[in-house]
Amino acid sequence: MAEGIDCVDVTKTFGPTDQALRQVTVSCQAGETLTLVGPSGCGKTTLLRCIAGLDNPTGGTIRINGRDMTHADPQRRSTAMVFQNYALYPAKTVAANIEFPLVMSKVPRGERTGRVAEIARLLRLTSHLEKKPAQLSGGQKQRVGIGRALIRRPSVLLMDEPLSNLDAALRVDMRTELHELFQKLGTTVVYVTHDQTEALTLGDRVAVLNEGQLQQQATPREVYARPANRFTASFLGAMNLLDGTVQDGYFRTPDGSPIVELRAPKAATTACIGIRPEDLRAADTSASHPHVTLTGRVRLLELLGSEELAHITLASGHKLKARLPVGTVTSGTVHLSVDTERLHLFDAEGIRIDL
Ligand SMILES: Nc1ncnc2c1ncn2[C@@H]1O[C@H](COP(=O)(O)OP(=O)(O)OP(=O)(O)O)[C@@H](O)[C@H]1O
Repeated sequence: MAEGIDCVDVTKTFGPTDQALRQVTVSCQAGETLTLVGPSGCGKTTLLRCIAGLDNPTGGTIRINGRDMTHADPQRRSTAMVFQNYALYPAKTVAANIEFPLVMSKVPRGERTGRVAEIARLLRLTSHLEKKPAQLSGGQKQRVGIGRALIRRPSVLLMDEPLSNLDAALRVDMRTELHELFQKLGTTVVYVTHDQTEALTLGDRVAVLNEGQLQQQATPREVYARPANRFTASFLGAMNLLDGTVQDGYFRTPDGSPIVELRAPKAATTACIGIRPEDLRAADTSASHPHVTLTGRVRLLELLGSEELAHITLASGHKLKARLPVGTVTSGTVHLSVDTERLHLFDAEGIRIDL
């Protein structure tokens, strides 16, 4: 049975000063996949280890299926962890590696064999069961690691960067496989990654961490479309961030020239406007919907395939990137527009202001 997880105000301090987690509150519903994403050192692994019971939080509460498990032994939590380095036994066969947790918990041999066969079918390892880990590819080894975690039928699967040791092409394949696997299993999964694509494609919801603090927890769509702050905006997906001020209903450059008319806020404040590169398009003078037009000079055109990434300097001196169909712009002066509803505005502290 899948179980939900609630972390409330979880704090973890290593030594007198190193605060790995600062009052982090996140939840993962039963059967849901939650991705924990953020830069190196932001506290992702520490939070996962606290959920697994491998680390003890300094403060706060961790509930699994409604029960307080903050300081409970790992064995009582019905969680299983998959590590980034697979940690397989090199001398044991694939079957023996997968079976090992059942041997430790003294499950009878007949039942063990059946369960290994079942997991091997699920993970497409049936024809590899008698091989040793050294005879497997990276993706197969990772599947064995996952099999060993799943064999105990945990209700919560905790995964710490499981794909980070694989090459780029294999990562993409394994990402698709994991996505299918999570849907088939219906298990609650907490998945740590620093890879934004993995976070957005695998998570039913995403929790973004930075410097031990939760920045936002929402669906991938929501985090991308309405990032709660400047950090989330630039960490998940590219975003042009243009610093300036908001005054008299206009977003202005530091020299006071108006760039964009805004409905809010009225009071003068330093601010930053955000535009995703794919939200810019060639200026359409006949467009009737509210939009702003920006004029600049193309510095560089990078071919991405069917699209180009144009590096542009605006008259105000701001630099931005626009993702456009090939041939939309050439070198020289360009006029681009963006729908006002696609603009993001952040205040002096980097917090989103709704337009
Ligand atoms: N056992 C420990 N002793 C002391 N400090 C620790 C320990 N484990 C983690 N830290 C510190 O806690 C902070 C968060 O580390 P953590 O491993 O959770 O980050 P992370 O986001 O998982 O990083 P990465 O993506 O690089 O694995 C870091 O500053 C790290 O140095």
